[in-house]
Amino acid sequence: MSLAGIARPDSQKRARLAIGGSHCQKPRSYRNLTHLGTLPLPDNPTPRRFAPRGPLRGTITVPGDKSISHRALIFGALAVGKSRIAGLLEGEDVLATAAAMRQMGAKIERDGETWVVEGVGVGSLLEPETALDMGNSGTSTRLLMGLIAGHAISATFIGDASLSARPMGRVIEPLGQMGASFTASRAGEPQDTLPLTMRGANPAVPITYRLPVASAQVKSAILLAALNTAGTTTVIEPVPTRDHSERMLKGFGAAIETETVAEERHIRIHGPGDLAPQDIVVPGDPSSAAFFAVAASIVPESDVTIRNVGLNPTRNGIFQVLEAMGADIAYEDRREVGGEPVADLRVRHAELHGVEVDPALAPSMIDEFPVLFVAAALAKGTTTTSGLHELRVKESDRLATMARALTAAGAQVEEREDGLVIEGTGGTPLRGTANEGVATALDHRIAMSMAIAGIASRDGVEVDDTGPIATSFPGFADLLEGLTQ
Ligand SMILES: O=C(O)C1=C[C@@H](OP(=O)(O)O)[C@@H](O)[C@H](O)C1
Ligand SMILES: C=C(OP(=O)(O)O)C(=O)O
Repeated sequence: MSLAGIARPDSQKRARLAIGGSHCQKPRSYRNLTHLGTLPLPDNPTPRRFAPRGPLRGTITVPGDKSISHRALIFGALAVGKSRIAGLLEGEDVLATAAAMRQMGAKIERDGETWVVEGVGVGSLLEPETALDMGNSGTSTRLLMGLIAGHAISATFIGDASLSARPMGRVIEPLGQMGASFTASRAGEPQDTLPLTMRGANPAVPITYRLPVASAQVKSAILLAALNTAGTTTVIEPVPTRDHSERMLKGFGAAIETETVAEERHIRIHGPGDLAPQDIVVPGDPSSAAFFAVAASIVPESDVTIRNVGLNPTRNGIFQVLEAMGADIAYEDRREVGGEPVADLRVRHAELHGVEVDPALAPSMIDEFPVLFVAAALAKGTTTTSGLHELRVKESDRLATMARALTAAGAQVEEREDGLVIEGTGGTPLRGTANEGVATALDHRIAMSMAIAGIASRDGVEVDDTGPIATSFPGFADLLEGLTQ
């Protein structure tokens, strides 16, 4: 059964963009909301209590950027020859991408501190013999669906309970237009979730596609499909999203250009095109740095330097908002690493105050809202967020999960359909939780955010499962521990 024609992709369910601007309109429904809001604990959870601590002091380096790491592996696997990647994030999400690229013919090996990728060339991917297990990773799934859409091969995608509840219609829709076909896992039941099987187009047709939801994953999926598609494919972004694919594709030699037309970004890629192998240096992940920036801001007398933090303007919204709340952040040794702006961030404790967060900033800090909510819970006054429907379809329903978890820890939180309104304590530690762990719903960012809430609480916070943290930030708890001794 082909889903391309009959599924009700979430991109169609939303009449207009979910985030920011005059085109903003409420989505009508979230089919997966219930699942994402109520995910059960896995069989083997790793609970952990995060106790209150004194000042955080010291210098740390956070692991490589997750978005850039996925792309470095994928583009390297498409180039002819050997690419070398320094600073690759060795998190489970990125390793899922590496495993999938190996299943499709690339050689990927760790050589000391460097990862070496020997690519197969655009158009030469092998059909995977077994299902591609994407684990918890939306980025791996959606980008690789795009990649396969431009190759005449089939693949089955599977994932964990969280990923299997996330909407894939947003990529099925444009990739279907390019000629790919999708088969539901349960016959007779149109659906846009994993597990699903797809067949790439041969040949694929170029499209012009205006993103109905601000998503770098959807944009990147289309660009990947376009790499092996004759002609010009255009992606139009009404609201800019992270631009790592564009930057890196240019570096790999793809024929790609970006132009702003009537305040929209038009990204044009001319295919088919060969990629030339590259040496890539992955900067530190601002999404990971954000946990420590918030921790240092809210724990009195803290003074933490986070080295080598990526500050791409499409990613740095969290630091702008923290500064607007009164955070003390110094940007030291600004430089460029691997074509991305980078600095060392020195963050000292400061008295934060509540703000109204501009929804137009949301795409540049989409993964940082859970930890921003923690900062808001300790700030003086009210923090209001809106336009955040997308948070309901991440690894968990991040509005519902954070509202529940912060409330359990003693914060005052009002959950609205598109955001949270938080009345902060003005710096008084949160009460914390009893022994029953706060539910993290298979979501690494909830687990890390509530760990930060724990160290800034009176009684500590019990996190029900820290296992998912390894998807994006292996070593998180040790780094935190090291700063607070
Ligand atoms: O392209 C990427 O690497 C990502 C894009 C974002 O997702 P959306 O494209 O769904 O906004 C983000 O939440 C995710 O962690 C990584
Ligand atoms: C949303 C995230 O990742 P993904 O979509 O790749 O699962 C995230 O890392 O917060």
